[in-house]
Amino acid sequence: MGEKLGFIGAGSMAESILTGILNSGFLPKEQIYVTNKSDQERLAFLEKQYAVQKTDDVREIIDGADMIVIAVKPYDVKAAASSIGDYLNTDQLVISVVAGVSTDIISQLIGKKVPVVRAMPNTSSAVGQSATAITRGKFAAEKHLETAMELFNTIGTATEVLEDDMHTVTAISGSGPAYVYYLVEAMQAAAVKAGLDQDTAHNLITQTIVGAGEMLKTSGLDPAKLRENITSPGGTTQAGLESLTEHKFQETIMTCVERARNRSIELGKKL
Ligand SMILES: NC(=O)C1=CN([C@@H]2O[C@H](COP(=O)(O)OP(=O)(O)OC[C@H]3O[C@@H](n4cnc5c(N)ncnc54)[C@H](OP(=O)(O)O)[C@@H]3O)[C@@H](O)[C@H]2O)C=CC1
Ligand SMILES: O=C(O)[C@@H]1CCC=N1
Repeated sequence: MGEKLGFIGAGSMAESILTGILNSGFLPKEQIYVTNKSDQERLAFLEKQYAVQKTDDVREIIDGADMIVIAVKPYDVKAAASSIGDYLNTDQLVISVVAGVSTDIISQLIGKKVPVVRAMPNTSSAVGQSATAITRGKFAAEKHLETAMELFNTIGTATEVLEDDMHTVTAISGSGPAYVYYLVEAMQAAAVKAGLDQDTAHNLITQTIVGAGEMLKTSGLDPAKLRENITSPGGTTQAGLESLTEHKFQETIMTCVERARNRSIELGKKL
């Protein structure tokens, strides 16, 4: 595997990915470099917490790096990608996790025919459980895709998708954990309102989510069947689900995903 991995951008996503990489042993801390725009405190925190290498010189990130991950917000990608073009050579792999922005745009901003792979991980990379979707740009060969898959497979699962589908996966697996956390917040609030203490509620709900995830993964049953298995006629689940149906739960979630997808499309168009 590559000897050096550089991050352009040192925020939540960079931290989640580097945590996963360190925990998996994919690369040692000495071979991971991070930089950002200006927040020195943040770089000092990452250095202290993970013992990765920090620098405010982008050349130090690029020099000798096998892979460079661009992990900046979409509105910063123009400055970030343009800043590395001069120093990159065509055997260095650029991996962009920037929402909405196509590999063609990244290549144009870099201004060189370097291989670009676009990935959409999620913050569960920090615990080795990301669902990452990956696609390759026109200057990236199969081997570059494989290298990126190898990296993301160490921090969860990596699935190749068509670039056109990246907006959809961003809306489901990129943003998806946030929807689940929002559901948990609501369940917790209801439990506490009914008198349960916060810790007990948190522990029970967390294990419920983990268990349901494991059932989805291993039972071989589809979610509708799994739901039906819990729903006794005239029972508690049916009563709860009736309220969700009355409040148009399915339509709401579908609208949520559609809006997130549309925002991904808009983010790409703004550049
Ligand atoms: N958070 C998530 O769950 C996911 C995020 N993504 C994508 O990852 C990207 C990063 O998101 P996230 O980590 O949440 O964002 P954050 O705001 O947490 O971090 C952004 C980082 O980019 C840095 N930055 C900005 N401009 C530059 C520049 N010109 N050169 C170098 N570094 C720069 C910032 O530095 P400074 O602080 O100094 O300004 C900061 O360290 C986004 O495009 C997002 O769409 C993808 C999947 C999931
Ligand atoms: O909210 C965002 O824009 C990013 C992309 C996917 C998750 N977070």
